[in-house]
Amino acid sequence: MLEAFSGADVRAAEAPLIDAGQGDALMQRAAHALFGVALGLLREAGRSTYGATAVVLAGSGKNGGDALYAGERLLRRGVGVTAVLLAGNVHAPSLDAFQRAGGTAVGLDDATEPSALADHAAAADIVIDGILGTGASGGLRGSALHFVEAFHARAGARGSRSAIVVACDLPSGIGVDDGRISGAVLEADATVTFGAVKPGLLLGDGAQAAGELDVVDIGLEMSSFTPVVRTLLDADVAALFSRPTSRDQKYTRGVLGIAAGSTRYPGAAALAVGAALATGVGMVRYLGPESVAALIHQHNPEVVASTGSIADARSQAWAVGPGAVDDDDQRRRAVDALHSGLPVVVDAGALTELPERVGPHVILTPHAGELQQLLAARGIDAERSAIEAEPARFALRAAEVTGATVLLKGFATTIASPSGALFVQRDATPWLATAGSGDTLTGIIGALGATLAEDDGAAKRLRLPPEDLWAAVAAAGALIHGRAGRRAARRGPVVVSTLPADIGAVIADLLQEPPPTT
Ligand SMILES: NC(=O)C1=CN([C@@H]2O[C@H](COP(=O)(O)OP(=O)(O)OC[C@H]3O[C@@H](n4cnc5c(N)ncnc54)[C@H](OP(=O)(O)O)[C@@H]3O)[C@@H](O)[C@H]2O)[C@@H](O)CC1
Ligand SMILES: Nc1ncnc2c1ncn2[C@@H]1O[C@H](COP(=O)(O)OP(=O)(O)O)[C@@H](O)[C@H]1O
Ligand SMILES: [K+]
Repeated sequence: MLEAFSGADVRAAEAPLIDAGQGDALMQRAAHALFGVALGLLREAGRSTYGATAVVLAGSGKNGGDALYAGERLLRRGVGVTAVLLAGNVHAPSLDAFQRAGGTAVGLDDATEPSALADHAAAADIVIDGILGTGASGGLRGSALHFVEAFHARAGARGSRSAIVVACDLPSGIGVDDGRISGAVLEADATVTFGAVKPGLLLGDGAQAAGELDVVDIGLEMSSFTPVVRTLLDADVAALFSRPTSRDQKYTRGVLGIAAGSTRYPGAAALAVGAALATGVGMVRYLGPESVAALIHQHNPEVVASTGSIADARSQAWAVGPGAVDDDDQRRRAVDALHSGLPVVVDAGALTELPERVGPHVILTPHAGELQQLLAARGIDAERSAIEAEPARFALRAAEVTGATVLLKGFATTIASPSGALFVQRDATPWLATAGSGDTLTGIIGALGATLAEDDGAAKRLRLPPEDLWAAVAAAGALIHGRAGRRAARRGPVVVSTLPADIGAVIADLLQEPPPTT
């Protein structure tokens, strides 16, 4: 599990090592890792190191020191490195080392026009951003701000520029603890972060700016600190996942009831059902119109369908809402499922049926627009753009006021437990932003919920308190969904109805078992 700790906690963990005289050793470890990633990226881009050009951007703190020491190592590999000093008082020992290795350092103060240096950086093979680290307060200012703006104007945006940007510890200009960006930020292709992930690298705009994350162990002891944000990794999902045993039969594996779809939107139900089956459950019971059940049966004849009520369809968990629009029967089923006491995944049309207060076993899966409505219904006004800029803050607020687990969809999936625990998953690809994608996410989480509903050891397997189990289940669903989307995208634009094949393959990979033969 990736655990992100606040900048203050990382600095507190670092303090005893610095007091013991290991400050320079820590910096060398950080620099070495940064250098390794920079080298790897150059090679990946097909550029030979000898004769390549690099620009190190160094601010006044230790972040600049890390970057200069990495620059020193690049120089020794034959890379031509220039350092742009964006403060008068950069870390002296690293600057010395950099210059002794043959590096050129150029100062840039508030009065200097940055255009020539920005041109040089834009034309470089690689740029190392060591302007600001965990010591940053507020957005970039002064010469650092001018330089980054000039660099953007010349190099273009990430994706179109030719220079590879590697952030040292974090992209300069993001809020260390909240990922907020005020003003300019140097969007990185990759971020090499030291000791522990910082929350700003997983949250909101900061997550966008960070690019690929590389976490480097430099020997910090974080076990006495509480993580602010967590991200599940493959091993966590594998540990959480409920595998069938020889003693199981279909009912003990878990039955998922799905009340989704309507005559107007039948497809949403088919998508949720297909995804749930691919995730693995003992049985899917479908409740809804006969015409929708007929569509489901064309693809999945194993589904047990009825037009009855929640009380008559014994299940371990429910998934309600996708495509359930203008249908009173589906609305009633959503309400009944919400009062059943069982785990319920609540999406789309069912979000408006939420009672005043529920428990964490109720997992809401809104996108930003739906969350806006949900909050507005509780007297909390927030612009959609504000929710998108600070997903963690608003997901936590929604969890607090409803008592539910809240999964907020988007580029990063943000999951808030009413306990205050926060998970962020960044496994998806923007190719998943297509109609019907959310319906499959509902099916996946529903299936995980049904198979884990009666598993008392599930939270313990992830060393989480029991009240945070449902947030972890939602996060695991987001990981499987995102991974399946990436796998599907290898064939081209994602067609959601074909996602179940990828879901099955992703789970087989996670569990390191061969996919079931069909
Ligand atoms: N944790 C670890 O174990 C290890 C950490 N390591 C590294 O140390 C880094 C933290 O170093 P740090 O404490 O020196 O802070 P850092 O961000 O480099 O500089 C802060 C200075 O920048 C300035 N400044 C502030 N805000 C600004 C703004 N908005 N715009 C412009 N300037 C601004 C301000 O200077 P002032 O303006 O006050 O003169 C302030 O003093 C950490 O990220 C990691 O890379 C590694 O070496 C290995 C082990
Ligand atoms: N830019 C993006 N990058 C990655 N994933 C995204 C992006 N935008 C949306 N998604 C994912 O796509 C899915 C869209 O769900 P949703 O908005 O409910 O669509 P629908 O209602 O059409 O099924 C969510 O899982 C969301 O996290
Ligand atoms: K940085």
